[in-house]
Amino acid sequence: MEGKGVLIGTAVVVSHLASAYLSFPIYRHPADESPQLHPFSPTVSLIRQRVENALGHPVNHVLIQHYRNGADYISEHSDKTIDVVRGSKIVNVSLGAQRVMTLRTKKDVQAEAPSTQRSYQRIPLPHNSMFVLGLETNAKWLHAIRTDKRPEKTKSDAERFENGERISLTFRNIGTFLSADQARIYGQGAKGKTKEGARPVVRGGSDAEKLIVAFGNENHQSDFDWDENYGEGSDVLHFSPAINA
Ligand SMILES: O=C(O)CCC(=O)C(=O)O
Ligand SMILES: [Fe+2]
Repeated sequence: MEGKGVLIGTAVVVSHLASAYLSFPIYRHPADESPQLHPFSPTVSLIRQRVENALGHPVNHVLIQHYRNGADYISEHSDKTIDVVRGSKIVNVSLGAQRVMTLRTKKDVQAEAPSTQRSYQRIPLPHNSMFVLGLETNAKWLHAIRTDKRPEKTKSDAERFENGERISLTFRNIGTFLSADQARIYGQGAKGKTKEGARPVVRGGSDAEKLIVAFGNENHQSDFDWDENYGEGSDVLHFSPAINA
């Protein structure tokens, strides 16, 4: 699917708050497969605490991504917010080599007023930094970590740090949950909004196609209407590769 976030990298780890495994948060976005969930490690828990202090709200989910060198990237996208608690913030913690987060306003601003240029920003992400993405910014802007193919000798010390390897930890406050056996789903992004109202998860089919369309809308529409696209909820957990191709 065009416009989805694609990360070309080695390791992807997802951690969550292990509240006795009664249920756990899930973050749905267009991907061929959802990585397995693990409880927060002690180190990630420490980082999570710092993130929560900075944000003033909890985060219960982290996606950890490894960029081996400047060739690894994540393509331009808006984060998919069906499962992100409305009004919360998303945080990218950066460790290792400095890379640049690029932000660009969505294309539709130009369609409405062809003379307007799309705005563009470059934000360096140094080692040990936190990048806070508010949901209003996420609605108006796409973000990416582009490849950096400059010769090594032209890079700064910060960019060459840790041999060019970078680890990002993307923390989110997730409002959609799976039952411990992963058979049922409930919460903000599901059809059943309460634990008691949890319903069986759905694989593929027309509901998956509908969700993929909504994800596409979120990448393309500056005035993305959350209620219209996501309000009803979706119980889709896996997108079949055929739909996601
Ligand atoms: O690696 C990063 O800091 C960005 C990751 C990102 O945008 C995402 O996972 O949605
Ligand atoms: Fe993102």
